[in-house]
Amino acid sequence: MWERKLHCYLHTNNGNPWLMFNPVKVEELWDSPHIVQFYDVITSAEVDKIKKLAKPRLFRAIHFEDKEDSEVFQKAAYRITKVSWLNDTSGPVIAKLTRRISEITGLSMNTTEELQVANYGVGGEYPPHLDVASEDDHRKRMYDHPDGERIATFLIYLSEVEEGGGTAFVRAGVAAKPIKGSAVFWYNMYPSGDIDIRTFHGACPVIIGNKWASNKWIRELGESFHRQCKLDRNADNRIF
Ligand SMILES: O=C(O)CCC(=O)C(=O)O
Ligand SMILES: [Fe+2]
Repeated sequence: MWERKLHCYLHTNNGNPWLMFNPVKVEELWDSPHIVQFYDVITSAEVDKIKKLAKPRLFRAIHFEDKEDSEVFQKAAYRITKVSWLNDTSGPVIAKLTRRISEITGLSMNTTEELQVANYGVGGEYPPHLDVASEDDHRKRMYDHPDGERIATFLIYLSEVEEGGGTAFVRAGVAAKPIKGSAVFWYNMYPSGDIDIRTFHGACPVIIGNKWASNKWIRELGESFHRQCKLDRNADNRIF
């Protein structure tokens, strides 16, 4: 049995004024790759508002299919979930959440994606994957994006799940529990810019209940001045 030195903290993000009087509870789930879970990042009332905004816009998750003769978006057979996308103008609750994610992570929100809200019914799942495209896809320039890659993921649970529905980091060997109002956070890329394949993860099937989760993906470009480069090419990720 491995022993890891994992801790729980009250997180102020180095004395961020917004967090000094209201620090965020954080639990380290794993140390390398560094994966943490923040608690009570969003209230129940805010969750209700987000679901209300998301519900009429939910559609079956799709993925990009790059075939010899066609490039099309198709329903993802492997990703059994409905999603919708909300931006900061969709409602004040979304803009406030975006700001809070910035305070907690210390990252800029200038090059983030819209908030993705996902709803998984019984049997809903998302098999293990990376949130970034593979090195191979990049070599083929398949998923190039003007804001760069998804440097980090902030995954918020908008519900509990009676049975199943955790997020399993299958290479690290650790899983996060869907606890309503909490958020799992990790870097998908090393400080060097290399992809951290140890972040391979998936949404376990929902066995009993109904799962709501929300992704805020943070892209590289806006973080040029927010995420320290390291002198060591092989430096590991640390969130704090
Ligand atoms: O819902 C989860 O637990 C994980 C979802 C996920 O990994 C994704 O949407 O990329
Ligand atoms: Fe993911």
